[in-house]
Amino acid sequence: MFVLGIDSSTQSTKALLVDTDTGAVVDERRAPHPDGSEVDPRHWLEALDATAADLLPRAEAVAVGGQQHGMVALDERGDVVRDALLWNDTRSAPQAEQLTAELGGPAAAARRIGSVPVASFTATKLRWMAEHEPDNAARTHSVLLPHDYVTRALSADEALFATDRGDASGTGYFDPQADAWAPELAASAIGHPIELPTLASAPNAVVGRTRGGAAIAAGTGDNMAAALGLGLGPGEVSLSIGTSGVAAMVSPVPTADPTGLVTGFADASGHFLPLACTINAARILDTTRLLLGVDHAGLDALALASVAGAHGLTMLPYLDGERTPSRPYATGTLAGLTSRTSREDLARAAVEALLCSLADAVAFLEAATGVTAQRIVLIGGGARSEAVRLIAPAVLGRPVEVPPPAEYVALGAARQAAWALSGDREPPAWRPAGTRIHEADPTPEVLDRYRELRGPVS
Ligand SMILES: Nc1ncnc2c1ncn2[C@@H]1O[C@H](COP(=O)(O)OP(=O)(O)O)[C@@H](O)[C@H]1O
Ligand SMILES: O=C(CO)[C@@H](O)[C@H](O)COP(=O)(O)O
Repeated sequence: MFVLGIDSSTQSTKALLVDTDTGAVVDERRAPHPDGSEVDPRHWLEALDATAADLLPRAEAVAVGGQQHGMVALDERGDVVRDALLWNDTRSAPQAEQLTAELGGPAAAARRIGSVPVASFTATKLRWMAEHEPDNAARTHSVLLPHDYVTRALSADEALFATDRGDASGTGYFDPQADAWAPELAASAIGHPIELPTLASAPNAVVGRTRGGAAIAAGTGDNMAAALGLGLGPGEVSLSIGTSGVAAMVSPVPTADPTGLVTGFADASGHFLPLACTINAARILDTTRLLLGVDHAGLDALALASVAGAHGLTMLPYLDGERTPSRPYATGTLAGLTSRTSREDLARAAVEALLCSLADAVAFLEAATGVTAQRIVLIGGGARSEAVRLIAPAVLGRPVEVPPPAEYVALGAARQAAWALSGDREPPAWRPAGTRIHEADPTPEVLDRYRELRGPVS
């Protein structure tokens, strides 16, 4: 028996057909999304069709993991009102500050919605639309998250409006402690009441059926799906290098970090998923390799040919603004350039900058939860980089586990689908086989120099 797991993330859709008994991937497809932080969500449905159309008929159940936070505004007929504003669109930074003030300040906001609002959150995008596009705001009848919108397209029932607590917890109008929407916060963000999707009654609920009769599970945010795909337990941390860089820890208790560095999300298993998320991650490497005119393997070779610390070259990689720490208007910085700086040093500085920003994310997560990471598991497109895998334990100053390259978000979605199909108390016990533990001598001076350049975080 097979289930289909779909990852509709920032850069692409990936679909995995998975054997429910073993968790083995028996078939897979991938299709790209357009670039940018503002996207017509119908492109995601084209990518869904390209990846899932011939796999879905072979599946007994399906679930979608999706990029978190994106605002998909729909009118009364269920049609898209405007392009979706994505999690990495920083235009609503002033509105994030307004909403934080309206909630009574950072500490009160964290208590109410688990997090201090940042520009990524859906609520801030609703407020931006109300201020800048009042006609679009007035036409908005309901708001879905990207994974809800893709899930609706899989359903035989066009009126399927369903989501889960994990993705809902990133909107800015959900109370993770009460496990319930805070519809008054959504209404106050956009200026009138809006319809919100129905929350799944349980992590393994069936929320609908496809036209072929397969069960549809609730789906979730991509980071929640990754935690499920990795089978993370309490205190274990996934470090994901996708478009975003994310350090996320499964926690049995909710968090409320008043510094705003760590967001107090819910997970897809009934626990919580505090996380620290950067806007700049795999693209630090993409930008640098394009500047150097090399491919991924070429960048790795250059970086590994330099030395720890890149002969004094330090990059602050806040290329497109940054979310953690909050620097929405920042650009990148290169410090320590000399006439002797080489291509190898630039490649090394880029890899170290990515890893230092992730080391910051892990440190923020540990400070907010009061829990030292039990394991750190490296995933996402950037984990395919040999230089990243080899240098990560040196910069982080501890061993890093690297499971075999795979689409762990889509795998987590498949695991949720299999769980919904079984109706069991626990999800199926799939475990990634062949995980390698990478170790290296710590290079604390690299992180120290990075932090000096970065300055205080609040
Ligand atoms: N071998 C590699 N080395 C470094 N980066 C890579 C490698 N392979 C893929 N990537 C990068 O991974 C990113 C895509 O990762 P992914 O986790 O799929 O992102 P997302 O989930 O945000 O769409 C792209 O920026 C791509 O360039
Ligand atoms: O905003 C967040 C987490 O809060 C991002 O992690 C998005 O969920 C996008 O993820 P990727 O496409 O980078 O995986």
